Amino acid sequence: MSKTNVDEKFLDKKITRRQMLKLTGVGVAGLAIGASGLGGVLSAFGEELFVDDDTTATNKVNFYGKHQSGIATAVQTNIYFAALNVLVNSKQELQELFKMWTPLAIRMMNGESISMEKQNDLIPPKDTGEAQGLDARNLSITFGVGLSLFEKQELGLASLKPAELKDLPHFPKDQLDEAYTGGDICIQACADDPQVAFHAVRNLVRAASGKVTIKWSQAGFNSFPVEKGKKQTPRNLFAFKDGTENPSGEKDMNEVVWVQPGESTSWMTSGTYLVVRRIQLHLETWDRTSLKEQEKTFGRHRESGAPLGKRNEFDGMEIERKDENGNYIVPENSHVFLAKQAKARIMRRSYSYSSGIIDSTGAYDAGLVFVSFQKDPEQFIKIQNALGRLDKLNEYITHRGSGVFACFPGVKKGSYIGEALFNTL
Ligand SMILES: C=CC1=C(C)c2cc3[nH]c(cc4nc(cc5[nH]c(cc1n2)c(C)c5CCC(=O)O)C(CCC(=O)O)=C4C)c(C)c3C=C
Ligand SMILES: [Fe+2]
Repeated sequence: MSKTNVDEKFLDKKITRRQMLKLTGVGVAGLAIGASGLGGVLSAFGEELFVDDDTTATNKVNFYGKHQSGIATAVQTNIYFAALNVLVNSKQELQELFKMWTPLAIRMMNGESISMEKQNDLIPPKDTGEAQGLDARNLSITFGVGLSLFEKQELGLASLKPAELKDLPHFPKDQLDEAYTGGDICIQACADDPQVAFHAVRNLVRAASGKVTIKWSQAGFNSFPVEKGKKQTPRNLFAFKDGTENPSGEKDMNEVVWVQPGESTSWMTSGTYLVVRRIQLHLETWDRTSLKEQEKTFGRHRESGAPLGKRNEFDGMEIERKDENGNYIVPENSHVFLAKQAKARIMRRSYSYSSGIIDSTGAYDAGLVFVSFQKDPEQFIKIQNALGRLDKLNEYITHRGSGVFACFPGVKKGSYIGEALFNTL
């Protein structure tokens, strides 16, 4: 295309004043710039126009930063998690895919449409449109890559596979369904609105038509009671507060979640590993269980979320506490007692799900989209092994789906998702 045509195409676009300022990177005075000047800016960026975080947007999570969004980000009310198959045949095409996704993700996280182009009514709209009129709703989008991506010979990525990225071992009570397991790429979209989260994945996948397909996906939700204006820990579908004991603050996050220089392959520095488990909760069995048994299952009180024998949610667990008969107050087979025995930490960021009824049993297909972040999946494995066959919670749950993904570090302005990986090639 000739430069003149590029200029014409550009001038044809409906472009807001705010977007123009971002594109040109100039102040109001710079708006006097002529058409050819704008064309220069445009051709400098080609199709990948630089899109910045819009600091004026409401309910906005930043895209750019040391770490990806959706990990340390305050937990939102909704998730749409998708595991994708990759269809491209070369690492260059894969790199192009992540480059193409970058401005789209930023625009959606700004609460904007994925396209700035004026709608031509003879072709389908670029953006599917269902998030129109909603703001960013604290949308975060987290990208990760699975083991199977590194095993695709045609992509030539084998030498870049981090040693930590392995299939999880089979755990005693697993009943994994291939239909909810694995994936070459994961996209975790979280937002304070179900439609905004869904829209994000739908538009990323649609823009990559012919390059990816969805292997499996799961929507989830959290509800936050508010007390004295402060959001409280959400309850899972067993009605217990879930997410009380989690790392918080930079020191904890560096110790537990963020890969530090030299700890994994270099492109993973400031990244993390995501473990997802689709865990069915047997609500029917749980609802026939006494409150006392329920509380002994977790080792916490249902109403307050406090450790057994204590009053407040954030009181210390002190699992070694014994009663006058010398018995542990927090039972040795309780979920929390065993999780603590592992002497490993993870950051949990889970959501409930409800997906109709299981045909064969008539039971609810409902449970937990368990998501954890850790600098090494081994941390998750240690805890799951400690829970093992002993966890009293096993009577009420079944693990049905699973995935492990290496989540890239954050993106620097002017760069793109996954650049660290492709730069290592
Ligand atoms: C392997 C890791 C874990 C899996 C899988 C898991 C499943 C699971 N958990 C709940 C509900 C609760 N878990 C709670 C605490 C808790 N769980 C894990 C790990 C896994 N849970 C850890 C590391 C902890 C924290 C332990 C501690 O140090 O205190 C709690 C208590 C409240 C809280 O801290 O969040 C609940 C409730 C369900 C329903 C579930 C599977 C469906
Ligand atoms: Fe747990």
